[in-house]
Amino acid sequence: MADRSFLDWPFFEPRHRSLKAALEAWCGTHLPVDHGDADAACRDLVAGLGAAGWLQHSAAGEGEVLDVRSLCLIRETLARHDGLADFAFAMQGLGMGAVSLFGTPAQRGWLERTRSGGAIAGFALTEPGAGSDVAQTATTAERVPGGYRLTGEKTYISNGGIADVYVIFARTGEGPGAKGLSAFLLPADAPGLEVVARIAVIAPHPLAHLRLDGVILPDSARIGAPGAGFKIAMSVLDVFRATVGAAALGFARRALDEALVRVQRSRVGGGCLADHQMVQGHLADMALEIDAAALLVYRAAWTKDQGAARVSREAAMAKLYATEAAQRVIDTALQLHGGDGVRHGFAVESLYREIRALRIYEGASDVQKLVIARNVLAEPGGIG
Ligand SMILES: CCCCCCCC(=O)SCCNC(=O)CCNC(=O)[C@H](O)C(C)(C)COP(=O)(O)OP(=O)(O)OC[C@H]1O[C@@H](n2cnc3c(N)ncnc32)[C@H](O)[C@@H]1OP(=O)(O)O
Repeated sequence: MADRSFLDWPFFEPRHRSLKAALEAWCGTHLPVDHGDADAACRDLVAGLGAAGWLQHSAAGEGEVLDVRSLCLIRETLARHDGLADFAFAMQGLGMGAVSLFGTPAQRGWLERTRSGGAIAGFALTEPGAGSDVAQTATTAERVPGGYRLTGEKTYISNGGIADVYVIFARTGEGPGAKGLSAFLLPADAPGLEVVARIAVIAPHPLAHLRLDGVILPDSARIGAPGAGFKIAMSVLDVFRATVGAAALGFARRALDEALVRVQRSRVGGGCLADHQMVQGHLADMALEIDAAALLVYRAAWTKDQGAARVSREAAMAKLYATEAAQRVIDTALQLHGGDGVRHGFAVESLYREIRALRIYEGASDVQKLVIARNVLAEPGGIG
């Protein structure tokens, strides 16, 4: 049944099928974009995604509930067409996730700007000495009359240098380790905040190293209760890790698209590559990994949409499996392209670079294993 779509799976409702069709039409006329100047491309993408209304799905507004399946469908679709479009969309959601979940009405003013494409958001969690181990966060937010003074360094910050606002995590000292962190809204033009260096990585993602030298923020900039920062960060990551899996799925589907065209066009030994059983074995493995990844991604999204308070295990499984499987799928697609697979300008070459980054961002694969194992150990009788 060639026309059987994964959108017919019981995870989805008619509105998801409509959304997917409308987004495909938008992507067909707006993507891919030129990545030559990634900063400018990212700004244009945020404006375009905002004008078309897609960013409304990146985070929930006042009185709304985030639909994680829509978020995943959008990331998957954008990633299949253009990885930078996915990055631009996703970082608006990750950046403002804490405000969406825990923000005050005044803080939500920023959220409405990022959801309309009028402002760019960044998520400032990672530090030079605190990557996987968030509890080691060293940036301090020391109490001053009416607010806080922030001092420290943040690195690999998404949209660093082009963001208008960051959500930043700093140590306020209510307790040791994870218990002593708080979250803050930090406007990019705050005195004392400096973009020390832009960081060029394997994919065209705007990232930067930030320094905070006595940045003063009012009490009203704190998101949630003092000391709640670690749990706020984890709650946001709980949702967004499943969506990283969705982006990986989009990359993997694109790799299979490219491979299918290639093996049906390439002639070898009087036939085409696709006639060879060894090639067919590769195609079968790719299709299988894609379907397995999709099941895990949309299981996590659906579970969250059913009202589950936490989907740590499901989201970690989705992110871990989908990113690792997508790497294998893309590697196979690249191999099937021969020399063209490693040549700049071919889709599989850029997919190969984009997917490598996703196995590290938002919790490296080993961190996901840790999260899964802890949840399995905490569930008496196992998970079945
Ligand atoms: C496309 C390009 C994108 C580029 C953008 C890049 C963006 C990024 O990469 S952002 C940075 C990503 N960083 C990470 O993902 C960090 C990974 N690390 C972690 O997730 C954690 O540090 C981890 C899981 C390894 C270990 O945490 P650990 O310090 O052991 O804390 P743990 O003991 O599990 O939990 C501490 C408390 O938080 C609670 N908690 C843990 N998880 C959650 C959760 N999901 N929700 C709510 N509460 C939680 C625990 O219940 C515990 O509470 P209590 O003390 O009351 O019992």
